[in-house]
Amino acid sequence: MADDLASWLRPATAEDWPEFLQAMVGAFGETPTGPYLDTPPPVAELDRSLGLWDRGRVVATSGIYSRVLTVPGAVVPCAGITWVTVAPTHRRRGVLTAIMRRQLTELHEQQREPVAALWASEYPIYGRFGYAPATARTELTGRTERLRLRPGTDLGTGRVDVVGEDAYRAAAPRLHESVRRFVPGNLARDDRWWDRLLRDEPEHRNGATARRYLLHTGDDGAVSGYAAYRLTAGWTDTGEADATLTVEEVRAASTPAYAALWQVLLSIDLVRTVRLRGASPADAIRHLVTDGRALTGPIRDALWVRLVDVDRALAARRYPAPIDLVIEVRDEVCPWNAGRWRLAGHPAGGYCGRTDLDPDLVLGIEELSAAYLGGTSLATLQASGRVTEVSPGAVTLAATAFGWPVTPWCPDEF
Ligand SMILES: CC(=O)SCCNC(=O)CCNC(=O)[C@H](O)C(C)(C)COP(=O)(O)OP(=O)(O)OC[C@H]1O[C@@H](n2cnc3c(N)ncnc32)[C@H](O)[C@@H]1OP(=O)(O)O
Repeated sequence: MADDLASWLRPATAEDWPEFLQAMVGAFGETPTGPYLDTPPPVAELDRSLGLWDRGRVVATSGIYSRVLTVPGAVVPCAGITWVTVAPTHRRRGVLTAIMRRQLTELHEQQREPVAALWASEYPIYGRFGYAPATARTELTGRTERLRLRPGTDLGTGRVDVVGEDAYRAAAPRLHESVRRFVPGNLARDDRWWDRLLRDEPEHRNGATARRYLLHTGDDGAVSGYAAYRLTAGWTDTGEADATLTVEEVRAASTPAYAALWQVLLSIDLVRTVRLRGASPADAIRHLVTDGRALTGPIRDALWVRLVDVDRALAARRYPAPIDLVIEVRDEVCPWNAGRWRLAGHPAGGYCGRTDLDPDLVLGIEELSAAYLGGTSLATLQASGRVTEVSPGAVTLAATAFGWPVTPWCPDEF
């Protein structure tokens, strides 16, 4: 194989798909199943994939989904990096490095997405390429006997109905479209992504029921909330009911609608354990219940973010407090980002451009990417020795301006 790995990478074609899929899924220790063994699924963008072939066999895979990411105060196009694998026979030869560099270089040269994002299978893989965890998630779990909504919780005057998949599919996307714009880390879902999300193959249910759906409707007749969940029946040795409710998603346009949906979810008979999967650690349900310790779970990294073009990315978001600083960025993978930038931001927008002025802050692209969605404080990163303050007070100012009132959260794994 040639030394110049990058030049051997090429997009997969539709004819390549079956072998490409086998190689990709196989590297994750799984066997492909489902309807897309021979033809790519609708969400696939093969022209944005990169593969490596050695003597006719697929030995590396990668892909990019064209997504739209909510950032503080705005939405930006985002390259969703996915399908990243290298065959065990070809590991530790720099294939991943070649893929990462080529993806980022092409995104920059084509002036496509200013931001890339991914879900990391293992923590140590992507930091060296400038990616950093920018959202967190947890699986909130609790026992129903301890889960009561706070007395006086406003449940509004709307209604909650159990509906079938068709009614849910007709109503949920519009509601999601209106709420996802306010939560940094949320991704837009077009029909292809909704179809993928709502697939419900029996072999993936692990003993649970098919997915069930709730819709909340306001007095005006408009759908103002939705929930998707499953039940897993269970009984104790002494014959007591011990079912588990697994909540996959609850979204609502108002707090009363959100509380009303949870009121119904927490009232399902025979359930003793409730799980909210992929939850934001800051989910409002934790503050809606009387016992703040009743619904807890371990927190882990979720969506990772990487600024492809520092200037375009920083100018795209908004800043809750005014900021006018010079930041010096270190970025060995994307040299076009390295150097000094003047960032001027305020609640209505931002500007970022080259400057020769002395820096107020010095930081790496990983740290800037971690802070981008407002979920990781630059002050915390400074405390970890990862941000250098040159001008006294610059970290406090930047940490405040890079924050955001809504905790970033991404429920969409890809
Ligand atoms: C967004 C997604 O798709 S996440 C999914 C990622 N894929 C998987 O988890 C599938 C299984 N794993 C794999 O296919 C491969 O091991 C990969 C893709 C993670 C790594 O591929 P490789 O071609 O071996 O990586 P490459 O040789 O370019 O390594 C780059 C550097 O990262 C390091 N590295 C690679 N993988 C890991 C890891 N899992 N943990 C720690 N370090 C790692 C390498 O040691 C190397 O560092 P070095 O240059 O200092 O030696």
